[in-house]
Amino acid sequence: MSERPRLTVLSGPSGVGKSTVVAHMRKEHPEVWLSVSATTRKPRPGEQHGVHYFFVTDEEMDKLIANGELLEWAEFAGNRYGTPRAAVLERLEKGEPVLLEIDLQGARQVRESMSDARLVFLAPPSWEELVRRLTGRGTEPPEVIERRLEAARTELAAEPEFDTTLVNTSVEDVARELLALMDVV
Ligand SMILES: Nc1nc2c(ncn2[C@@H]2O[C@H](COP(=O)(O)OP(=O)(O)O)[C@@H](O)[C@H]2O)c(=O)[nH]1
Ligand SMILES: Nc1ncnc2c1ncn2[C@@H]1O[C@H](COP(=O)(O)OP(=O)(O)O)[C@@H](O)[C@H]1O
Repeated sequence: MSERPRLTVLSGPSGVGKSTVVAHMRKEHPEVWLSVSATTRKPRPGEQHGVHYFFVTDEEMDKLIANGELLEWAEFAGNRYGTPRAAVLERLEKGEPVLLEIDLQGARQVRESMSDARLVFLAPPSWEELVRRLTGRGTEPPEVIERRLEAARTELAAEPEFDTTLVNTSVEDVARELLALMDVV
């Protein structure tokens, strides 16, 4: 067996709580390295370039894709998102635990290119609760929420493709389970 830690991919519908779980986990375990994606989406209030995302123009995204600089990329609800390849490979080489928080299409691409990746699906306790969280976050206008809920139906149906499912009832519990899967604790 190789000593290199496996890449872990966390996926799940928009609004299920991925960012919340990851932020909670990294507060206590900052050694978990989270990849910062490039996106053409506009920043939400409080989001910082280089911290939450690298916010890029359409032209910049075209270049990243054309130059093969992304490990995977996808269009999600009208914007493009991608994982910078070099940083991920560098961290894995160093033996650090690496986490990607990406959508279903991205998770599928990672499965193809890195067969030992661990794919984790974050599921909502119920459909009603997912709608409540996505709406309650208050960061998107109604038509964007609609688009994301449409995408969520497809994402939920893909759960069996993942190695593990964690149900996000309690942020603390899920963060602990994810750390255990990653062999961090
Ligand atoms: N394929 C892919 N998906 C990503 C990447 N970065 C973020 N995403 C996903 O894109 C979707 C939308 O992200 P975002 O606009 O930040 O909304 P939020 O996840 O609802 O807060 C989510 O499912 C993210 O996990 C990436 O680099 N690649
Ligand atoms: N376990 C939970 N219980 C209740 N609310 C939660 C839970 N996890 C996340 N939330 C809330 O749900 C909303 C969406 O969470 P967020 O982390 O932004 O989702 P995602 O990154 O998957 O789109 C936020 O308002 C967040 O505070």
